[in-house]
Amino acid sequence: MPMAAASTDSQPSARQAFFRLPIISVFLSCFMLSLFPSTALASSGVGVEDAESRLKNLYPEILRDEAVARLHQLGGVSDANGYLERTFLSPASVKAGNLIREWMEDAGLRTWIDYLGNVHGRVEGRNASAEALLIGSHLDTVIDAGIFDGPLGIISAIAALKVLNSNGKLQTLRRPIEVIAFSDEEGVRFQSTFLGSAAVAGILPASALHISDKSGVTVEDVLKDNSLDITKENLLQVKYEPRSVWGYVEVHIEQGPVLERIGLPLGVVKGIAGQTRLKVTVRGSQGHAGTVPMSMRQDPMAAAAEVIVLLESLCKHPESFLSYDGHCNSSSVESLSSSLVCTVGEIATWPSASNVIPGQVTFTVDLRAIDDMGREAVIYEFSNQMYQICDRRSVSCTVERKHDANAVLCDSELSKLLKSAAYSAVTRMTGEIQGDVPVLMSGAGHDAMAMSHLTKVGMLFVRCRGGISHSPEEHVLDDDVWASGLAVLSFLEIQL
Ligand SMILES: NC(=O)NC(N)C(=O)O
Ligand SMILES: [Mn+2]
Ligand SMILES: [Mn+2]
Repeated sequence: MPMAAASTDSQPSARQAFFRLPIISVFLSCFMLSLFPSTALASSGVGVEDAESRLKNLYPEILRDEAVARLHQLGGVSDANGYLERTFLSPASVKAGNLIREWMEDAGLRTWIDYLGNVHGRVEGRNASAEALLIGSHLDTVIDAGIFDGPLGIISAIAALKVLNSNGKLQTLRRPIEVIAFSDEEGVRFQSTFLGSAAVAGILPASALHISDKSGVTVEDVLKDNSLDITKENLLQVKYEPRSVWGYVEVHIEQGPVLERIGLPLGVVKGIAGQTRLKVTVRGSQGHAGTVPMSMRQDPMAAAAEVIVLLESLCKHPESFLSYDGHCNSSSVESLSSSLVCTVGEIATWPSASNVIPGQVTFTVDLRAIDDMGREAVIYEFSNQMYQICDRRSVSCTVERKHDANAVLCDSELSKLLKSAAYSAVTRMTGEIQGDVPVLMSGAGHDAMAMSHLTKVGMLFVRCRGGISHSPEEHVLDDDVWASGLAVLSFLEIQL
């Protein structure tokens, strides 16, 4: 099924962008020369490598051409006609999982699917009992999604391992390496994100199996319908022992405009904002649109509208309510203000007819901030002011917390290694010494958040066009897909 994702590369090519970098400092050059002597030598003009053999060592057929083709192929695996949608264990998700499994096997990995529908591909390397490096991302999507959010991290990891396999180096890795394609990160179907990675990390409560989707189907039902025999005991089996894991790495599109603005394909993630999802239900008095006088209405739609605008204003100006009670100092208010974002993305009304005053309106709230206490303070203030609005309008309001994940800081050692790997990849591609690899915060959530409960985590971001994501307009240059695969390869080469 053809998906709407654009495939034309309208950005300047990665190579052009690299050449426009400012001159780097002498200190940085010396530092990086000691890290990557051979590439630095080649790029400084001493012992210039022949362009053809250099290109061959960059494995463009696997890391770029095949990876890009696979991204597009996966982008065509959808439950919807004409747009991309793959929610937790939907038929398209199952198909996508099987495709990924085939690609893992093609890279020489041993594969299996766990009780939560996560797809695993593993190589033991030289020492099967050493702590494993896990590399992952998710195979589910939002509705009307782009093709890179999730799959890029899975496919670039598989591609890098395929290169090692084709060079006969896969079995010589110092520790087991495992790629995991997580079954649910977006949380579109059950509103509870990270079902797959939380189970692997051992933080998914058995009660999550009873969460139901809009049609009343539970997580447990879906798993059983897909022949995954989930029970309380089997859920525990999905969990990894912390001592068996060395760390978790995730490559993901940035979903923001920073790398594009800087003109670099890769960045290292410093941390991930915390997030909360709420469901607000407003109940009023259902009635006839033509006969109930305005003064006698208890209209949940108008109340919901006022509450939504309240949320927007609180999140635009948290300083207006956080500073006056003396609990927050100015720097924490400032840091909250700069990262706080709130969204109402889904609204439903009953009975939803143009000539009926609704009886009930429900809407979602998605709230993110770097500062966990600040996020709580916003939720507290929002609930208080919401109840005042609801009282004044004589409607009843309830708030349910559907999902919470605290902010996560990436591990500094892993980040250093990823930074070196990103630097090495870009240097290898351009033959030029590069500027420092940017360090970014992530406003978007990632499986790394759940995995941080199991092990240290590190993330790499990949530039995307216009910073656009969660849209069919989402786009990553072919050369940037290549850079991300090469960065994973460079990172894995440290494990040889
Ligand atoms: N990276 C992402 O798009 N992740 C999410 N599911 C999010 O809501 O941030
Ligand atoms: Mn997403
Ligand atoms: Mn994602």
